[in-house]
Order: sequence, then structure tokens, then C-alpha cells
Amino acid sequence: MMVTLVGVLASCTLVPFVLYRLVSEDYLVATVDLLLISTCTLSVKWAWRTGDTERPGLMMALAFCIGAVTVVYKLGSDALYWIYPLMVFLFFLVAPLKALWLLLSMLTAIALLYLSNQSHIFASAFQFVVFIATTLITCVFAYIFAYRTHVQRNELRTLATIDPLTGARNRHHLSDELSGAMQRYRTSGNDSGLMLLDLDHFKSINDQYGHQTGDQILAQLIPLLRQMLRQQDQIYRYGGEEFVILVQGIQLADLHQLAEKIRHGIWQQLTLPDEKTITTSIGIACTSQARDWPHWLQLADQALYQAKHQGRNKVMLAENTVTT
Ligand SMILES: Nc1nc2c(ncn2[C@@H]2O[C@H](COP(=O)(O)OP(=O)(O)OP(=O)(O)O)[C@@H](O)[C@H]2O)c(=O)[nH]1
Repeated sequence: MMVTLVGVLASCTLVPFVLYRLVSEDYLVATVDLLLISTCTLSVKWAWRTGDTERPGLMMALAFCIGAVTVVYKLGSDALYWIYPLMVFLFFLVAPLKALWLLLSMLTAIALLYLSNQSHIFASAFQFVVFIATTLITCVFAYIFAYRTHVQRNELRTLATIDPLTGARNRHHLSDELSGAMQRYRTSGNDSGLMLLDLDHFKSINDQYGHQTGDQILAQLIPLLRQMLRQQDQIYRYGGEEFVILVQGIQLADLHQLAEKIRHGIWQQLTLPDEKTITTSIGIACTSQARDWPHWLQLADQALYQAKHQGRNKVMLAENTVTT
């Protein structure tokens, strides 16, 4: 985790300086350094406890910017060299645009302190101009680099998690999401529903109309499903023409109604080039019926098998009920 790495590195770097400042009786700078080490420790703990890296990262970044202005004000040009590693450091902690804004605010504060004659930060006006020019250039290059990395990371995440043909999620995070829903049911009694949906006779559709038409049907299915679902409901492509829909916070009766609505919607709205209809079979199960997430999925799969077995174009409920 980046916040931990940066927090530990920054703290380790600062410890010898705290000792040095204490020995040389520079108590203000020693206090600032100690506060920065405490902020790093708190942020790392916060990130580990909550799994959230955004707010702890921002807290650390803000503390370092304020600390840097204070130390530069107190120590003058001796402290200026630290601004450069800090500029790179901030891009590891917060999103590129936030890091850029923080850095520009920090540089403005240093410039205002100097221009208002409140401190002899710079030995000469020339040194001031060189400092501003070099820090701005570093800011711009660091921002471009961080922004490109950010975009590429998002693209990689999309490639790893989204099925390119349908736009549904792939199976990558399905087990995590299902075990999360199972966990929520155990801790708060909040039931969730699972639908396993499989288009009927898809092989004959491919054989009769061609693979490309089959692909188009699969691509049209997801927007149609999204119209009938809430924004927080998740659709995963489980296999070729088989999809998993995870519906959080729903009881079995309502899940059944929703599955019927979906079955009808597909029957009415998803059509072949010659206007013939396409049907679907759906197996459904709720967290309250299952022992764990693989069992939950297995129950929905058994229900889907029943729906196929009983003639297709049907919604079947899982039969098992867990007894505790
Ligand atoms: N066009 C297209 N076809 C796919 C894709 N993935 C899987 N398929 C096809 O989907 C078909 C699934 O066939 P089966 O598993 O026999 O099932 P089915 O014909 O739908 O029959 P039932 O499920 O029993 O109603 C196979 O012919 C696969 O080639 C895909 O991405 N695009």
C-alpha cells in the first residue's frame, strides 16, 4: 500500500533530523518534524484500519505542505532543497490534480512570505526566481507523469475487470463481491439476491444467424438489463451466454418478482433480425438460503438447471434453505 510505504519512508528520513534539531536547540523545527512523524503514523493506521487510502493520503499531504512552509520560513534557503523530493512525494499520496493544487498553494505561500519581507528565505531575488522557475517545471513534469500513470492504471483496471463485448464485469471480483454480501448478511441480516441468467438455445441462434448476430444480442442484453435494475446492482458475465446478477438488500419474494420482470423484458424486447423473440432461463437464490458464497452460487445454478430442464423461459427459485 502506497500510503504505508511513503509514511514509513518519510518517518525514517525525519527521525535523524528531529535528533539533530533537538541537539542544536531548534525546537520549532524539531516540533514540526515530530508532528509530521505523528501524522504519518496516524495516516498509516487509519489506512490500515479502514482500507481507505484517499483521506489518510490527503491528511499526510496537507501536513507536509504546511510543515514545509513553516520549516522554510524558519530555516531559509537551507530548507529549500527538501521541496523537490516533497514534490514527487505528494504525487504518491494523492490524485495528480490534488497534488498539483497543493504544491502550487505551497509555492504561493513561500513566495508571499518572501515578497512581504516577512522572512529572508532567499539570499537574492535571482535565487527566488530560479527557485520558482525550477519548482514550477518540476511540478508540471511530475504532474504529466503522474497523470499518465493514473490514466494507464484506470485502463488496466478496466481491461482486467470489464468484459469487452458486453460491458458487464467479468468474473475477476465476483467471488469477493459474493463473499462480501454473505458477510453483510451474517453481520447485519441484510439479505442479498443472486440471479444466474442463461439465454435459451443460444447455440442455434449462432448456427442460424451467425456468430456476429450472437455477439450483437449479447451486447444488447446488458443495456436492457441495466434499464430494469438499480444502479448499485451488478452484472457479471459468468460464461459465454450466462450472466450473474447480484442484487444487494432484497428478499427472495422481491427477487423473484424482479427476475420475472427481467425474463419478460428480454422476451419482449430482445429480438433476432427476423423479429423472432429470444427467451431466457433464470435461477435465483438468496444469501439467507446458503451456507457460504460457493453454496449460494451452486443453489442458483441448480435452480437454473431446473428452469432449463422444465422447458426454458422460466424463473426457478433455489429450493434449499439453510438450517442453523
Ligand atoms: N456469438 C457468441 N456466441 C457465444 C459466445 N460465447 C459463447 N457462445 C456460444 O453460446 C453457445 C452456448 O451453447 P450451449 O451451452 O449449448 O447452450 P444453448 O444452446 O444456449 O442451450 P441452453 O442453454 O440449454 O438453452 C455455444 O454455441 C457458444 O459457442 C460469444 O461471446 N459470442
